[in-house]
Amino acid sequence: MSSQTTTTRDRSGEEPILSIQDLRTVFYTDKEVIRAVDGISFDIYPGETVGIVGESGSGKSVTARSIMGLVESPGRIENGSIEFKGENLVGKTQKQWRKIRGNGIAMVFQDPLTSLNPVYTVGNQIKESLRLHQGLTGQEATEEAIELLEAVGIPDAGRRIREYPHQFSGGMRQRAVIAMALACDPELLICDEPTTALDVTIQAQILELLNDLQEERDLAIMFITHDMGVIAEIADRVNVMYAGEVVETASAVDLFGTPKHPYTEGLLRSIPGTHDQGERLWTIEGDVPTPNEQPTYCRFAPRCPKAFDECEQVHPVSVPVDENTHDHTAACLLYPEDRSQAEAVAYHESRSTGGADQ
Ligand SMILES: Nc1ncnc2c1ncn2[C@@H]1O[C@H](COP(=O)(O)OP(=O)(O)OP(=O)(O)O)[C@@H](O)[C@H]1O
Ligand code: NI
Repeated sequence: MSSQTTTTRDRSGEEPILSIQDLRTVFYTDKEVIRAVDGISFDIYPGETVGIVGESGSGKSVTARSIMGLVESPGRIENGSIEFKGENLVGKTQKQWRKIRGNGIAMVFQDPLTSLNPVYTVGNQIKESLRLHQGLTGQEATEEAIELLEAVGIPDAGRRIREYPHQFSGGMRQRAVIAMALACDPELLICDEPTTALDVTIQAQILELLNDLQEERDLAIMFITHDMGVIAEIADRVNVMYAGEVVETASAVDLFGTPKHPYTEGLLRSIPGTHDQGERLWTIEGDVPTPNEQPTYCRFAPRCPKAFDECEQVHPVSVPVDENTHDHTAACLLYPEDRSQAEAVAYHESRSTGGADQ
């Protein structure tokens, strides 16, 4: 998970465990149409942590729910594919999707209490998960539940499996939820702001736990957060989302070292602790717009310090940041940066109108 070690992992010949292509998830509310996820593509490889970062409302959770088959009415997946181990999940029935949730992909939410039932002991909930997903019962299940609680760093696990969620602290509850997720022996763990509600020390402990579990189990992790500091701690690669789109993709090292999209630059300048004392924390003026139409312009342009006329007229698509780079892309008319601005704009124009179903 540490950026230094895993970005050098050779992925040639390796297949992604999850591959998302041109995914669009739309909500049809009485008032408006919300293209919450609007044509995103990215891959996750076995054993790596991919961060999804962006401000509130940028479509991070809808991306996660789309992968989990948990998009609820009035929303639906309208376009694109989500391949898990080579199998497209889009179009699966609820029953099929439930099987995948049990056997390959598990999710941890921000609030552990949404995943825990207050009337059952923590042990019984983990045992139920073990019964459903691994067919374990009785003494075998109890032993495995204790092992899982130990694996997530809950001390005195043999006693604590008999306790109820309210007897656990916030951090311990989140550990218990992670243990429940592990009970289905997932290959991909999706974490949606799992540490946001916790204080900083506990947050660091949970991130470390995820790191350890990943190394032991070669887990792939998709980690959602609005916090660039957390991304720096945990991600090997990063997708930056803005108004339903992925606007930059890079290794964590490149994203922090040479951010390219003006939005990413803005997010990085808003990390606490990276500034001289007394300097005011920088924020990006304005709000994320609701993506409610097919864009023929850049959705970030109204807030972008680098915007020029064409940003209002051409929809930027993801392109390599320069001709020699393949694993760093930005959806911004300034790129590829080794082309003239007019050439770059023409390149985006041809790709965004020539593409498939927009
Ligand atoms: N059930 C729903 N019905 C209607 N609109 C929805 C629904 N769920 C999400 N949306 C809309 O989709 C967009 C993206 O929401 P999403 O929850 O994915 O944002 P997010 O990036 O996870 O933000 P946050 O950081 O606040 O969790 C928002 O405009 C939101 O209002
Ligand atoms: Ni969210």
